[in-house]
Amino acid sequence: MNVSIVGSGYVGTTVAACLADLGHEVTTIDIDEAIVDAINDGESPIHEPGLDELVAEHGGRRLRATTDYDAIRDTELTMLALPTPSNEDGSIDLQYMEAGAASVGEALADGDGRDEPHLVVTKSTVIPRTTDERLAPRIAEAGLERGTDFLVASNPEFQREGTAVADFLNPDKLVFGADDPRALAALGELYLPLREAAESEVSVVETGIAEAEMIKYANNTFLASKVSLINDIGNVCKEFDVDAYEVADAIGLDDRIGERFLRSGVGWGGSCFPKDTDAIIAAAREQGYDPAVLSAAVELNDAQPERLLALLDDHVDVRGEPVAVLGLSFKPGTDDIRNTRAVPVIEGLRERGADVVAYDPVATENMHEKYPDIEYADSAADALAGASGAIVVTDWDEFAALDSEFDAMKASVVVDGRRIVDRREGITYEGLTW
Ligand SMILES: NC(=O)c1ccc[n+]([C@@H]2O[C@H](COP(=O)([O-])OP(=O)(O)OC[C@H]3O[C@@H](n4cnc5c(N)ncnc54)[C@H](O)[C@@H]3O)[C@@H](O)[C@H]2O)c1
Ligand SMILES: O=c1ccn([C@@H]2O[C@H](COP(=O)(O)OP(=O)(O)O[C@H]3O[C@H](CO)[C@@H](O)[C@H](O)[C@H]3O)[C@@H](O)[C@H]2O)c(=O)[nH]1
Repeated sequence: MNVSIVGSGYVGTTVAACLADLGHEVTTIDIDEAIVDAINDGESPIHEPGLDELVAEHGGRRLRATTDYDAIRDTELTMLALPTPSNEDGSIDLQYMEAGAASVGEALADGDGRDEPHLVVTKSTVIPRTTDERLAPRIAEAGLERGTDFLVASNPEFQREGTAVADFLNPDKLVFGADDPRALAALGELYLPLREAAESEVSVVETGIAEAEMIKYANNTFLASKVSLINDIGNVCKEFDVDAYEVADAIGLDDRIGERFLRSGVGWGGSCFPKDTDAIIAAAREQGYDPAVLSAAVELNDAQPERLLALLDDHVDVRGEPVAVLGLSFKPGTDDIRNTRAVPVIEGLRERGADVVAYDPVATENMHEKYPDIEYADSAADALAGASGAIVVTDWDEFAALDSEFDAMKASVVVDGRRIVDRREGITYEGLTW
């Protein structure tokens, strides 16, 4: 198929490169010329395992990039993979989606040269009814008629950062939200090569557009709440000197609970869980319903970094003392620091008058832009040398191998927010929930 994808960020680039690899002709459209040039030169604009190879192979060939929306006219299906950030009150900011939809409508105003209506698919995470009530009208503004000139559908994305390519190519499920059989047929054709190439049978959920939009929020908020629940249980465990990880391993054996997303600690961050949880809470409240469990999940998540700092306070007064912060990205495998738990930890240390010495294998540059005035070490060993305490924020594998490096600390107090450092003799070790 000939497809276009509007927005070439984490999702748009991954989806575009994978679809090109599966045999489709793909054009990505972005307002950022540097991104467009990179893709056409065969270079991935983002850091994601496996993506460099795909963009190198297809960039400038079956995968082309442009800033010109008119390219849509040469395609039969357009996906919107634009940002959906939060407004200050947590509600969803739809300005990029609405602008993109309007540009798609203008580009399609002269037709795409086919008799069939052009299918516009919402890939971004949006509040239920956004595609119907906010995006379809923007597309139609150019004088187009829904059903005749264009169709809309929702196809939310479930990939994770750090494993995005593998997740996209082997999804747990595909969700097709549509109200027209022609839209469903086009989505079926688009994903057929993926289903044929996938390592195991892929479930396809055919549903309404608003249901598909809600499935994405239910998925993310369920997982975020699962982590908050195990954190809540973990905090109780800590009070009784019980190891929350042994408890989690056991309850995970119950199929009804499942073993994944039971790692308790300093909480969830990233570009999705925090903003999506806030957005669906804000949207529900606007409808007059206050989702109590989701609100509690956010509240608990916000409190975990302070609990971690309180454990350090129990052992050492950090005023005027160097404190190592190990890990800055929101999870291992990425340099993304959006909503990382490292931020409240660094803020808390600065409020206490500590001298922060931060280390991360890949996210230092990004954090330096946010905090140019803290010290950055080149290795975990350098960060620990002379420190009066260490706080572990991200579960990078290399922290599991730390050992004699702790001997060079001034006071060997290690507070672990991710259960990655081993207890050993000679250090005062505190796990957040164990
Ligand atoms: N990041 C993830 O892992 C992930 C996973 C699943 C779903 N999502 C959802 O996918 C959506 C996109 O997220 P992302 O992380 O890829 O965002 P991103 O910020 O990485 O990328 C968005 C891209 O859109 C471009 N853009 C902005 N306005 C534009 C316009 N008017 N026309 C053309 N291009 C424009 C930007 O230059 C940028 O390259 C969001 O709704 C997000 O919640 C993200
Ligand atoms: O047991 C766990 C699992 C995760 N986390 C934290 O949860 C956050 C999110 O992790 P993860 O879900 O692995 O990464 P994301 O890339 O944010 O992916 C989520 O957000 C994406 C964007 O919507 C979705 O597509 C994915 O399905 C969804 O998992 C990170 O801070 C993790 O440290 C924990 O604290 N404990």
